[in-house]
Amino acid sequence: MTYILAIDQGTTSTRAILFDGDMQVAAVAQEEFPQHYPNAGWVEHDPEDLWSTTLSTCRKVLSDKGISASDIAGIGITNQRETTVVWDKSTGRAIHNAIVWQDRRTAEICEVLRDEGHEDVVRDTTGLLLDPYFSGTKVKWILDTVEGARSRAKAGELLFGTIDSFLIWRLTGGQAHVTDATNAARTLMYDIKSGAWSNEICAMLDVPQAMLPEVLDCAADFGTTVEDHFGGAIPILGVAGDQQAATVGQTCFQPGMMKSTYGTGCFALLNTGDTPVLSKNRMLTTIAYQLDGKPTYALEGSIFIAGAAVQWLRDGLGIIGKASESGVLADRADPTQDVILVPAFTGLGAPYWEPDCRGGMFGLTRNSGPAEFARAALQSVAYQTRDLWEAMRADWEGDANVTLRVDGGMSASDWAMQSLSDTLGAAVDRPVMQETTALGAAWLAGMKAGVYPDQNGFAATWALDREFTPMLDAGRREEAYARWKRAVQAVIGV
Ligand SMILES: Nc1ncnc2c1ncn2[C@@H]1O[C@H](COP(=O)(O)OP(=O)(O)O)[C@@H](O)[C@H]1O
Ligand SMILES: O=P(O)(O)OC[C@H](O)CO
Repeated sequence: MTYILAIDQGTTSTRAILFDGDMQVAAVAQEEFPQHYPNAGWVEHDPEDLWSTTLSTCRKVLSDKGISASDIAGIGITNQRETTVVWDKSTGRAIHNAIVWQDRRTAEICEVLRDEGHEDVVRDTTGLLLDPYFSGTKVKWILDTVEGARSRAKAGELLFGTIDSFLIWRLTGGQAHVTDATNAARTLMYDIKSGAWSNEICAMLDVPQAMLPEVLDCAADFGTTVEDHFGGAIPILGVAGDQQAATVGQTCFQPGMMKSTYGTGCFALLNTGDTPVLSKNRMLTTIAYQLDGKPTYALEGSIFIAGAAVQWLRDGLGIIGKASESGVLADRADPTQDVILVPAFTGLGAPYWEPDCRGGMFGLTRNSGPAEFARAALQSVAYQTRDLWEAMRADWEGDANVTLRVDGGMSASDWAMQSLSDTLGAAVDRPVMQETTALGAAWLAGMKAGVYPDQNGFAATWALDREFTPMLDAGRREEAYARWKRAVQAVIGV
């Protein structure tokens, strides 16, 4: 039996998922690692934790399954995006902790660049906004802050990478300094139309191009692991940022197809084909995947709080014991109350991009209690998705497929998915395969290795677990959504 090993290096944990020759999950290992919050709004990871959990989870699935490196046809890597590492080329050691995508320390740098009038060139070149979310200003901060770093970077002694790039450097024993087009597209330094690092933006950020990785397709030869790591050499053949890997895993290969992943946050991607669509509604333009040198573009909407609202019910309010109880509790809510939660716990992402506003609860009565709070939390995820849905459909002039494919931990909630369909007024499809992100990375590697089907063959394997269809009449749906919009305006105004 031939296997493909997928590495999913996420924000809170690292997972290794072994897929068999039929693209079924054969073994999984997962390890969490510490989050570091050295200042308000700062989030860091120790790169050594990311590396050690990658090694140990991969070794664990191999030993659990009793297989060796020679049984693995290829490795596919998918990763938390935008998170930034700068390391010393000669030692392989990072010169600063990884600055995580959630980290807001570069807000001021972004503001200065905006004031200097750089926003338009950034949008036109990278498809992104001048927001601390992306890697560019994080690299700049490290080069500005760590003594001597900029001149060492110019001399080619320091390297920059997103997490995929850092892991590949380590896995290949420093042989390969590479990334893929989807990760490059999140750095704020990559020209998504010409497929090259942007001279203008690198100069704007004062980031020497000598430190940037080579950008490859998502299915490519990224290098080979040194024998010591897994007792034999394994080729790395697939790489994609985690939201793009989920888009691939959901086989959203046709323009107009859309997926939404509900983890801690929610990230929706709409395939726009071979044309990058510049949003008029504050969505991001990004690369969904790149195969055979041809990028396929997407519009992306990023919401920072989705499953995290359920975590708040559990850990903040203590009204549920585990996430799966949220739907049961929401079902008991008084249907005559219209309690609305705007979960702007860390500001609002797309389409509002309001980093400084905070959450609010509206419509409380003396009878409002845990059930109404649970319902409001789950509905808030549906309303936020509707915001993205509206914005993307307004931007996208092609035929938008009216079905949304969902995945991620929170998509397990039937209550939340029904509410989503009611709020969108559209069908919501949940696949049988829960591991869409890892599958996306595995398919890229397996297809490159010649052991998995081609794009069409892979798309044909997508199987429906359950389709949710709207059960709410249009009048009530629109009334409820209008209330949500007013509530959002209220929190922005406070
Ligand atoms: N049955 C459920 N109902 C509602 N929310 C859920 C359910 N199961 C998991 N979640 C939420 O999904 C999130 C975990 O999803 P996951 O895809 O593992 O996220 P991440 O990769 O961001 O850690 C948690 O925030 C949790 O609250
Ligand atoms: O690690 P996740 O699943 O929270 O995903 C993080 C995203 O890639 C951030 O853009």
